[in-house]
Amino acid sequence: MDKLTKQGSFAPEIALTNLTIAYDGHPAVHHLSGTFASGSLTAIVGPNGAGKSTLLSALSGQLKGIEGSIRFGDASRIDLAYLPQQSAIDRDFPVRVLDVVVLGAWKIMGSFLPASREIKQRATEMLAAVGLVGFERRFIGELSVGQLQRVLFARLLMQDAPVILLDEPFNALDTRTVEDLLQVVLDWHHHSRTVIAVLHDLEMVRQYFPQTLLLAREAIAWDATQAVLSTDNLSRARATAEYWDDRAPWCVRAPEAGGRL
Ligand SMILES: Nc1ncnc2c1ncn2[C@@H]1O[C@H](COP(=O)(O)OP(=O)(O)OP(=O)(O)O)[C@@H](O)[C@H]1O
Repeated sequence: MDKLTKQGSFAPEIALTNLTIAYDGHPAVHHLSGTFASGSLTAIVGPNGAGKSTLLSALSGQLKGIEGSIRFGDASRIDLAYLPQQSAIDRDFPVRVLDVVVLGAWKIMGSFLPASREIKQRATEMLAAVGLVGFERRFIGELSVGQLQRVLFARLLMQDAPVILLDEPFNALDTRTVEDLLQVVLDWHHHSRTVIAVLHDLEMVRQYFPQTLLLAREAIAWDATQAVLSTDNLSRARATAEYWDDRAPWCVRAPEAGGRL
């Protein structure tokens, strides 16, 4: 059953069926099936090169699978908010903080540019919600890594989407910023949005994320976090990673890990 967000838009369940994603015929994610329940909060974890960013990018619609499907309830596409890794953002681009946040509302604005006073006012409120009062006219190149991540979260808040995808949202941030932005994530969950985040901090995952997908190109486990992050599963994920061959043709499965570290 889909749950209603506070804003009245539905967060559909997201069903993956035999999803395979490849770059130039080489597998990055393969044979992945499972469901992100409506309103769930899920961490995607796994070794480097496990396909976590690739999966998120496919969920966002930026990459296409070569096999299988992604369904959002009854639809093949919906409005969702996607935060890529910060390294994907060109900080030299001469754009002011308020304009970055306003861009989160482009679907509402359509071609009615420049943004209305109401939209600018809302963007200012979103900046305040992430602790950036008075930052509106700064250029993004003048911000610290943590301040820029707060701006990008303000843009996500502005977008007000029922599904939110976050790729390593807390990477290289100080403790205070992590605490503040984690609270935004927990609020989204509290308001029944579906949130999926790629994370490396397993302690954070254990403490705050009820569901986890442990990925090593294929799903090692996808269930309640406590069950997924067992010693055995983590060993299997690591062992699977050791067998990876980036040039392998797709559908060659890794041999059984046998509990190796
Ligand atoms: N644009 C690309 N072109 C070709 N291969 C790619 C591309 N992006 C990723 N890959 C490959 O796909 C595989 C999965 O990469 P991906 O970035 O999804 O892993 P990840 O789990 O997010 O890793 P990390 O934890 O290091 O960020 C890797 O072998 C990577 O080299």
